Amino acid sequence: MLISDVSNNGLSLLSETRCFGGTQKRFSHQSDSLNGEAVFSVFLPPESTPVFGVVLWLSGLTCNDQNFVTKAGAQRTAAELGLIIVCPDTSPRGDEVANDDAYDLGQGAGFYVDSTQAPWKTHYQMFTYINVELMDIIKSVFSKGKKIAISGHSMGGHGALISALKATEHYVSVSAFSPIVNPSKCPWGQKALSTYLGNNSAAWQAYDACELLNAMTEDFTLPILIDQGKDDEFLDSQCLTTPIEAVSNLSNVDVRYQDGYDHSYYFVTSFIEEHLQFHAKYLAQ
Ligand SMILES: N[C@@H](CCC(=O)N[C@@H](CS)C(=O)NCC(=O)O)C(=O)O
Repeated sequence: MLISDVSNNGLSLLSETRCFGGTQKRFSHQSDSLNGEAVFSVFLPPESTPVFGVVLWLSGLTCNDQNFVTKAGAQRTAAELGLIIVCPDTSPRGDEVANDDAYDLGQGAGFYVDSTQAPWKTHYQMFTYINVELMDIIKSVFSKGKKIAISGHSMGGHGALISALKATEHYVSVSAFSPIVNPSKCPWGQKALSTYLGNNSAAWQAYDACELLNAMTEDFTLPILIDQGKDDEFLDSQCLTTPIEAVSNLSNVDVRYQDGYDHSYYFVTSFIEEHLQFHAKYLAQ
């Protein structure tokens, strides 16, 4: 249900809920890059707490903008630190948007790339949506000149890493939970990249964190924190996290393997406070 139209910035407020003294909001807007309506969520800290910075969160397969909001429990720490958290959807949506019956392709599985292949390319332009269109909205409506960090889970961890590597100018730090770090070498990534980008290895490499890092001639110095559950059911089958340790030109990375944790949001909620504290260090500088 639409609560109000905020016509001067093109955002429509869908819902607004008090949370830890701040406000959890949900907006829709007409997206040029996704060629349709897009929805995203924003947590705003209490008005009495000075805004410290923004964390952009990217979720994983099957998620929309609500999974992190309702499961990660990030609002308490965000309210204390004065962090705005922005959570976009993971793909374009709608009856007219190409889709697939599988959970790991189509709606809910945009993989944060700009598709070049029909029928996907009409709407699946998630890299541009996140790093240009939503970034413009964050800067013009929410951040008030404060700095921005990026984080994500699984497919969203891949999205956070490639955003930090390809649109570095926007971000002060990047973190990820159980990220797909080498999508061109794992089943989830190979399926999505071949569908959205065709069988073009150069195009795949442009959206693969390990391949992007290996192609760099200088060290990548942006601070990176990665948490990986040792009991993650996808750790080996989807080559999560481990391949990034073989990349030599990372000078500021902390990769942590956590005993007993699986791939779920129980893992995210267990360490999200540490990730927000990590980002707060760099947002402050
Ligand atoms: N077993 C899952 C595989 C997908 C999955 O684990 N998705 C993760 C991200 S890769 C997730 O966050 N799911 C939504 C949730 O747990 O709320 C399913 O079929 O839905």
